[in-house]
Amino acid sequence: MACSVVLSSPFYFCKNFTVLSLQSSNSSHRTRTFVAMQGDGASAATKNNSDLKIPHVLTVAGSDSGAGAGIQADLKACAARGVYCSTVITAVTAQNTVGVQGVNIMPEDFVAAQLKSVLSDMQVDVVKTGMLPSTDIVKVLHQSLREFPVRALVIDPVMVSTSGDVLAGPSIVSGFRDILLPMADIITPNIKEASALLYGMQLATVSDMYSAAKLLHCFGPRNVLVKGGDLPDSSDAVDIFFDGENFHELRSARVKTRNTHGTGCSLASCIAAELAKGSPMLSAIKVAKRFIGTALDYSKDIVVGNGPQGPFDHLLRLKSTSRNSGRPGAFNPSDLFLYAVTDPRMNKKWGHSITDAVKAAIEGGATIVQLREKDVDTGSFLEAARACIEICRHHRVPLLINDRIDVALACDADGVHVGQSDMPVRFARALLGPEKIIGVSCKTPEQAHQAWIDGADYIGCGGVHPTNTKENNLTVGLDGLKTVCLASKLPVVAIGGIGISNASDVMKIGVPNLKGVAVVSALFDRECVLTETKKLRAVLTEAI
Ligand SMILES: Cc1ncc(COP(=O)(O)OP(=O)(O)O)c(N)n1
Ligand SMILES: Cc1nc(C(=O)O)sc1CCOP(=O)(O)O
Ligand SMILES: [Mg+2]
Repeated sequence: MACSVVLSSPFYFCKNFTVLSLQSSNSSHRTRTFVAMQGDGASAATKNNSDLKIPHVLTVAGSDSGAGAGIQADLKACAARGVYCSTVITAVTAQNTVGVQGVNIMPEDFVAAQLKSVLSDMQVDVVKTGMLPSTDIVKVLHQSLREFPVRALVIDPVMVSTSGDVLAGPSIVSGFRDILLPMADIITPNIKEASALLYGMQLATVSDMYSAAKLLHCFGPRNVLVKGGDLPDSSDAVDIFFDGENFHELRSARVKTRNTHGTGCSLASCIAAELAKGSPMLSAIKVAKRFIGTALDYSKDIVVGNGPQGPFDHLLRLKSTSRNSGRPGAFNPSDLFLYAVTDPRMNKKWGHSITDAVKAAIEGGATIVQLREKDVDTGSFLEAARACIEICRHHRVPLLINDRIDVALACDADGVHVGQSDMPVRFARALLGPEKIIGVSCKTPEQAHQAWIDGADYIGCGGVHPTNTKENNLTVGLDGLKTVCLASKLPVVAIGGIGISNASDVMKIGVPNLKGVAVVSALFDRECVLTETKKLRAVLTEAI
């Protein structure tokens, strides 16, 4: 069997030792320096660089016109992991979700030119390779890395695309084995690639993967990750990591989705990105695996292309912004017109579930909903929020979360409302990104000005009247409301003690940026939320 030939062949063992002695004699190869530093703080290496130096991965790979795999996946993965990514293109493929329709290999001297351009100038930390379609290109890469050493080399020995199309023929396999593997800090073959590198050794079980990892290590890479995603009959995705001494069996739940095109490229890029940040190898792999699992799960239902293998969404965004999600578009100040704010005690008092209360308010004419679930445990808050989001999305009404940025993020709410003693708006904005709605409570012109500077979308101003709903709340009155509105560059919603008897007076203070009223008890401390909301809506409509 080919495998036993490899194992018993002194040639391969000798080769490994030769490489190791080469490593110690070639101290200029920074790849080695990096890995040797892992236990005692690889991040020390980055400390020598300027504080402004951004971790940098260079990907040497093929272009995928469908942008699911290859260079395009590498760029997205590195961007998602917060790392700069430069690119050397080895081949241009005509490719989509159906398969690979064409391959145009770059001349090796132009691959060399690209490598020189980037490596001579840009302080690359880690090189990651993907499609290397000719032995000459492999040689060019080897030469460039000797001339311009980097801290780590991640080799994804791409040979066959997910669609089954050959991207690097059998003649390249020996180039990988003899030239690149001995230089690699980690190689990340899947089962088929591991088998090809091991002269066709049969790999059918997790136990085979252990053997393969050990045998591949004999070719010289410091670490081996054999990916078991293609193993049949496994509900888990099992990968075997071998660092030359210890094995780690890394398991994660297999995500059922057609959108797996580009996972191999992306995983290797994420590992490279984490290494570039200074992570030790095992942590880099674990983070990368978790990232890919999350991205696959998040985008398991997205539809791009008609073929059997779709791409996934590295930035975890497509699902939440897809047209089908029912999410309202950009913030519209007129949504503040009838702002319903929930209260768990009132719902309990009247025997209303939060979902029934929210549904009734929306059906009665509420234009925006805030979940203000004080003193509710986080799990229950999140569960309630997820249920209410479905209702709000269905009616295209925005749903905001009071105080809890974490809950808003976890349930992908449309935004948050924060007070002066909650998380400051600028931090909430940094966490939530540019699209989410952020409202902030303001009682003074100064606070209103700061809200504008910090990137809020609207302000809530109150208490316009005394209220029993919020303890020790300062009442600013209609005059205070007007003063804040006049000072505010943002739209304003009035809050505090407002109901059908006084809403009209509030709306008539005569300032154009007062867009509506926010109410709790006038809607929810009532037996019939639907009727009360309809009545308040009628009063407001009459007042404008
Ligand atoms: C629309 C709106 N305006 C003001 C508030 C009050 O927020 P805050 O001052 O943070 O007080 P709590 O609601 O957290 O008690 C609000 N919730 N909504
Ligand atoms: C949550 C809240 N914030 C206020 C502020 O002044 O910022 S007043 C308030 C309570 C509003 O409840 P009701 O409509 O039952 O008076
Ligand atoms: Mg608050």
